[in-house]
Amino acid sequence: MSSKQLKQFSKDEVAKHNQPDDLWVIIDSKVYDLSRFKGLHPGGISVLIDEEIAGQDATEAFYSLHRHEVLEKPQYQRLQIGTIEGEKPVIHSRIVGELSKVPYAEPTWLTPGYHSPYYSDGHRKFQKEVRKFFDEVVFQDAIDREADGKRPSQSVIDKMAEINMHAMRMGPGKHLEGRVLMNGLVKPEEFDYFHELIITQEFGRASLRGYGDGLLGGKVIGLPPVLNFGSEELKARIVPDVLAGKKFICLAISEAHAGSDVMGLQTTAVKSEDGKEWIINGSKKWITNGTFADYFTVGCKTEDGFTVILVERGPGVETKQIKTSYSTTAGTAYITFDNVRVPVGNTLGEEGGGIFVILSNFNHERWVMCCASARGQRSIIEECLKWTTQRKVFGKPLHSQAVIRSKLAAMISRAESVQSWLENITYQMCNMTYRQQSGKLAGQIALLKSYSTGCGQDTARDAVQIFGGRGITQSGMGKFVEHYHRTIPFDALLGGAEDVLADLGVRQALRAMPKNVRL
Ligand code: HEM
Repeated sequence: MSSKQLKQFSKDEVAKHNQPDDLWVIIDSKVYDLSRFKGLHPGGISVLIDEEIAGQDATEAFYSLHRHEVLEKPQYQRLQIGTIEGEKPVIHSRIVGELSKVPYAEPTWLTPGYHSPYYSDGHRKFQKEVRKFFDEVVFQDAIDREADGKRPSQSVIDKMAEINMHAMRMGPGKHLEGRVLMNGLVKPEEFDYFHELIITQEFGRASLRGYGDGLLGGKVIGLPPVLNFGSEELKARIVPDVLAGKKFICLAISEAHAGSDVMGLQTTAVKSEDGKEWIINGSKKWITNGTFADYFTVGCKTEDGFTVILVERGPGVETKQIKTSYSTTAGTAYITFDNVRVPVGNTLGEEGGGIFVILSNFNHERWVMCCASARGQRSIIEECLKWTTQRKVFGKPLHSQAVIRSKLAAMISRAESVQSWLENITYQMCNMTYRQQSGKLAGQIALLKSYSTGCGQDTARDAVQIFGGRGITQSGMGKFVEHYHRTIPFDALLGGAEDVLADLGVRQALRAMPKNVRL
């Protein structure tokens, strides 16, 4: 209803409509007529005709039980018949492009009055535009696709391509040369790892994990081996279409037989008699974006050991959806290769040198995961701070309980420490060559990844305790907490399991121990 048609009522006038067939309520100074809706109300009739609700200001009761988005649905907006005279609504939903004012909902560098040594004015302008883009173009698609399980809409992927978002998500590098980034906001040579961090964290705000991976997460890990190890001919043929969002690529390493143990993989590649082609046989499992990928960066057992080969979808390649605990929008696949013939020119790196190809990718891949994990935790803190403020228990907000505040303290400390360590590492990355990063940061990034996803799991558990039954319910107040708690194991597994990474970090440190130190 437009504001012109809305009538103004006094509270006394509203109070007269307190009968089942004449049932009005006030929520945030808006007057709703629930007389006909009451029979359809998912929470039942009795709660609405309660004498403390019918004809009364039900704002507190409403926000104790519903997310604000309920009132924004067109079918419910229609129930509004007026407003209370002299009052104005104060509660509003997410405003496109705006920063949250909830404490700790944004990292320090985005919180007014705080400072950071890492971000320039250019980064700040960039963040504003990325957030606006995400809110306007991506957010609704994330909600819709997460619900229907289809892959992210091509229209979103096309709009991302227009601003070269697919290329920027690959991080700084040659692939940005000659491209207009974010409508010219940042020059390709200025684009650094903080820009990339901003993109990953802004896109992580939706807290919809399956969609996050569906939005070409496979490309982020599957394309670097092509960019770094593919022949010029192969790159010219593959990369432009992938970065334009016209073709999709994924990384196909893990199998039912083996995962991190890449030497235990059983997919084989043998040369054809004329030596011009690879003939590939085997299967791959849990391959993100595999169901809709056109290209597969495949780890194969070859005569010389382990080799990475780019396979194009064609005869002999089959992909099947795997249903995991997050949405099928990620396109997680089981893939079979049945006598698939691939030109030898599709080899990425040296024959038998596949382990180097894969390892060289790991640092960046894990760092991207840390960026997303740090942001995911912050979204959950925002949910918990809002909930514990609006939820009343024993007549007081939930946060009046010391045990609840203690959980909030732990969540905040974890998220802030992850972000601070992440920004430090990112700064090091900006000032190191790729080779230096491999030497000096592999251990740090592995430890951060392990720490960050461990923090995420603790925060998920605490958040469920705070939300109670709602934290395990897929709709309503706790829906994001439920989603986070259900999908957090992905963060803790992908790119290396927590214990393995923590151990890697310590082994790297031990390797650097000076020989001449003693207690
Ligand atoms: C414009 C007014 C209202 C609308 C459009 C509305 C709509 C809904 C919807 C869609 C749900 C399903 C749960 C969800 O998706 O969040 C729900 C649940 C519920 N509503 Fe309402 N409602 C309204 C007012 C009220 C009021 C005033 C009360 C009074 C206390 C109330 C009590 C409940 C209860 C108890 C539930 C079940 C909550 C749960 O399962 O956790 N509703 N309502």
